[in-house]
Amino acid sequence: MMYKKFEEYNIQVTEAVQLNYSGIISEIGEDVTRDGLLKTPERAAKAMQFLTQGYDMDAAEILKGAMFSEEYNNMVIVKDIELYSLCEHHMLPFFGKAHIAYIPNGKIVGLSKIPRIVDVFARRLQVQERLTDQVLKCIDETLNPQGVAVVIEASHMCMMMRGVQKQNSVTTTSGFTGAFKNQETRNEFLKLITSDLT
Ligand SMILES: Nc1nc2c(ncn2[C@@H]2O[C@H](COP(=O)(O)OP(=O)(O)OP(=O)(O)O)[C@@H](O)[C@H]2O)c(=O)[nH]1
Ligand SMILES: [Zn+2]
Repeated sequence: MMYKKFEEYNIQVTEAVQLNYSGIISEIGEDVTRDGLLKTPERAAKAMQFLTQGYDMDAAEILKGAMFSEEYNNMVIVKDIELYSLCEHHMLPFFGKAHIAYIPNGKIVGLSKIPRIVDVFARRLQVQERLTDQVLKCIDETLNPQGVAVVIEASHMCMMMRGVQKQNSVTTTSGFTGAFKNQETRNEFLKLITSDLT
């Protein structure tokens, strides 16, 4: 299956979700018929489809679309990949950065595909831990490299705007496979993602 690009909103989904948003807006005491809110259920329904488009995408296929034979045996790092996701507990955004590295094993991958697969998994209802694991596993199983490292740093709106209301806490999750289980290799990666080199 070729991966699906998000080009069109599904009309049936838009209509069904729109109806539900309309109910939510009324239930919170607003007037869905006032000018500024008239198109809001539809806009929100489309926004929600955009933010969850990852369900219809196949991350492995995206990687497979640009894998090239190359004898490069050093670390490849793509850092500071911005990400936006929705926490599955409150459906509020969490956002931050992903830092990803791999050490090739005969094959390299088109660089843009790494942020693309981050988006595929981020555009779903998520927890940061599972997002980290899914990105890690996808690269590991599809590219079969010597090792993969993923670090995600994110702020959760559900901890900022409500609940515990902490504005500056950042959650870090990480995962390492293969060569990155080696402390020296892992430290080299961690040093490079925290340096100002690039
Ligand atoms: N582990 C993990 N927890 C998350 C993530 N996003 C949100 N949460 C947490 O999910 C938990 C849900 O806990 P509940 O006690 O059921 O929800 P709640 O009453 O709204 O909790 P508070 O946020 O503490 O007010 C909260 O502690 C959130 O901070 C995530 O990506 N990973
Ligand atoms: Zn939450």
